[in-house]
Amino acid sequence: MPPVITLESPFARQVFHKRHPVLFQRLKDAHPYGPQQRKALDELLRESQEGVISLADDAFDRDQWLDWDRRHFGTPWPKAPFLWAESYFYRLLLGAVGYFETGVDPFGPFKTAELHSSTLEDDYAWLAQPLDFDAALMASLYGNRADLGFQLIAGNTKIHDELVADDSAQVQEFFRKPAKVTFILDNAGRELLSDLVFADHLLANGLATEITLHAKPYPYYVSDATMTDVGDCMRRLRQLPGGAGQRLHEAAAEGRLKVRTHPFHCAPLSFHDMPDDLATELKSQLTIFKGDLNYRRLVGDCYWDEATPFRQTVSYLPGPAVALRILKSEVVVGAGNIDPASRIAGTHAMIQMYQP
Ligand SMILES: O=P(O)(O)OC[C@@]1(O)O[C@H](CO)[C@@H](O)[C@@H]1O
Repeated sequence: MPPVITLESPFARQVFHKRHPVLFQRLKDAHPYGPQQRKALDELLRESQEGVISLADDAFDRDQWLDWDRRHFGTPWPKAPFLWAESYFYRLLLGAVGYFETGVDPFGPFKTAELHSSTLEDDYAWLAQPLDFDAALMASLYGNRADLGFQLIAGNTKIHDELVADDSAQVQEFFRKPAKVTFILDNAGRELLSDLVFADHLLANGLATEITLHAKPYPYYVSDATMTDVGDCMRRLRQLPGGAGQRLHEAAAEGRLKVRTHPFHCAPLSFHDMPDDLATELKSQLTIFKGDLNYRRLVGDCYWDEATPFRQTVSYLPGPAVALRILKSEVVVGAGNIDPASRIAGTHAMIQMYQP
């Protein structure tokens, strides 16, 4: 594997030094946090910018994190791998605001606001029209355009999207034979609504025999979908035109649509380290990896040469896979030359497919 991206990378540094302070201010504005939670957030921000990574003796999940440790406890944060450190940061954030005692999703207010935004109905008016495969696939891809974390820096910049890798024809070809499909979900809100639309297209047209949605076990990376978010989005979709929400509700009742989670989805590791039970589950089906973070975990959060073939980076996977991703971080494989600014701007997209 090429050298791993660390917090010394300018982009990762920007995430920790610019995005996180904005996020923490938003959290303090959105919740009635007391002095203890505010102090814990301030300490976490300071520590994650210049301190040393530590694991509390009394952390309830200490054993889990020791298992996921790759000798990073004791490392100065700025020297740690970006993926590992960022994942642990979100675990610490939840601890700081008391999530593990209260169960209150700190990002809940932002997710709710997005799902009930005044423009949402208009933005999804196209659901009233019948969709072809390509439109449903593109909806799922472009749903990843603006996750809430990304918006903290990108604002409402007009985005010009461009596919830098396009295996969509291969994906469509794959569905000539009905398949079981797993979505490794990314963001709640608009992205999840669009993923559900794609899932409905696959089920309603007999392209998928069964779909499993994998959500995160706890709130993560600001807007990542939890089991609760899947329920909320399914209910919201039933209020939108086109009938996808109702059809999916029925598919769930019949066991053709399943929703589940796995602790590994919040692990600070790439999918190379996925546990056997998850690998076995993904073996006999097509797995769709949504979004930028899942892409980093899929190919490895490393300084790959962008010309490296996608299949070379994911040949460890137990079954066929598709990555649907808007580029929001430095990692790219299987594409032409992409300048550093375009890698993080959210202006380029990719559809990549792997078949063993
Ligand atoms: O996975 P997503 O929602 O598409 O993007 C997640 C993201 O916004 O967060 C990370 C940095 O915090 C980057 O991987 C990426 O920019």
